[in-house]
Amino acid sequence: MPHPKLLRRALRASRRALSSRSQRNHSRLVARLLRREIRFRRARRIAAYWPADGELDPRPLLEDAFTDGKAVYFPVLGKRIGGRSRVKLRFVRWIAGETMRPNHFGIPEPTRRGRHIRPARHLDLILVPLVGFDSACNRIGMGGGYYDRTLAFLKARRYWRRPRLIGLAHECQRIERIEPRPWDIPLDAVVTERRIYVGSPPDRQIWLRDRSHLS
Ligand SMILES: Nc1nc2c(c(=O)[nH]1)N(C=O)[C@@H](CNc1ccc(C(=O)N[C@@H](CCC(=O)O)C(=O)O)cc1)CN2
Ligand SMILES: Nc1ncnc2c1ncn2[C@@H]1O[C@H](COP(=O)(O)OP(=O)(O)OP(=O)(O)O)[C@@H](O)[C@H]1O
Repeated sequence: MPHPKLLRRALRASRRALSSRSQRNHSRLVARLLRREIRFRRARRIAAYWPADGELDPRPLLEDAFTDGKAVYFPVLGKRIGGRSRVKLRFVRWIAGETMRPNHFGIPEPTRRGRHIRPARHLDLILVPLVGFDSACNRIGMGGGYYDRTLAFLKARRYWRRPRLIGLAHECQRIERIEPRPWDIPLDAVVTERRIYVGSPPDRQIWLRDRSHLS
């Protein structure tokens, strides 16, 4: 595998190179695939992200979420220590149309705090942005380790109730194999414009109900 920095750069360039028409199509197709899934339909609290740098746009899916009365959250970075944020993400409730403010990386964040903030473990579903993935649902992110640190609690033990982690991506972000590092948190599924990839064995049944034609 090439050096991680070069790999990230190439994958980021490939998602940025998609036309805005493909971008729109892909996010509509992803929404169409995921909205039928029980893991999405049952979820009451969903975290998404504000798309940047060619990332798959989760907003068509969020329209479904609002229609269904789900609560939608966006990640916010914690306070910076020594110039670099080394802390975990927290999730702030978002109301459509609400003012956003760019964070340290220029990505818009909701501005409300206080009782609108929730830790990751209170969420039912987390839509995770990614730079690269493989068919086993291993993930490469932007390299800050934010999602890995935020979700590290999932490694400590098995939870009966825990947030399900769904990566959203373009098919061009898939690579043959990602060797997971010890701190990497595997995703439960990755959804692209083409199909749903299912990761962890405990969840296979629920995702693969009637899609045997795909695997
Ligand atoms: N849309 C979106 N929101 C997100 C993430 C994400 O991947 N996508 N994150 C997922 O973790 C967190 C932010 N993490 C990020 C980590 C690095 C860079 C980034 O652009 N890094 C620059 C160098 C930045 C600098 O130091 O000034 C780069 O790599 O070019 C952006 C976001 C939380 N919010
Ligand atoms: N649970 C953890 N505890 C301590 N450090 C961690 C943990 N998870 C990740 N890190 C640190 O974060 C750094 C970046 O991790 P990695 O390259 O996996 O980021 P990423 O998953 O690609 O990015 P992101 O999650 O922000 O999109 C690593 O060098 C690692 O030291």
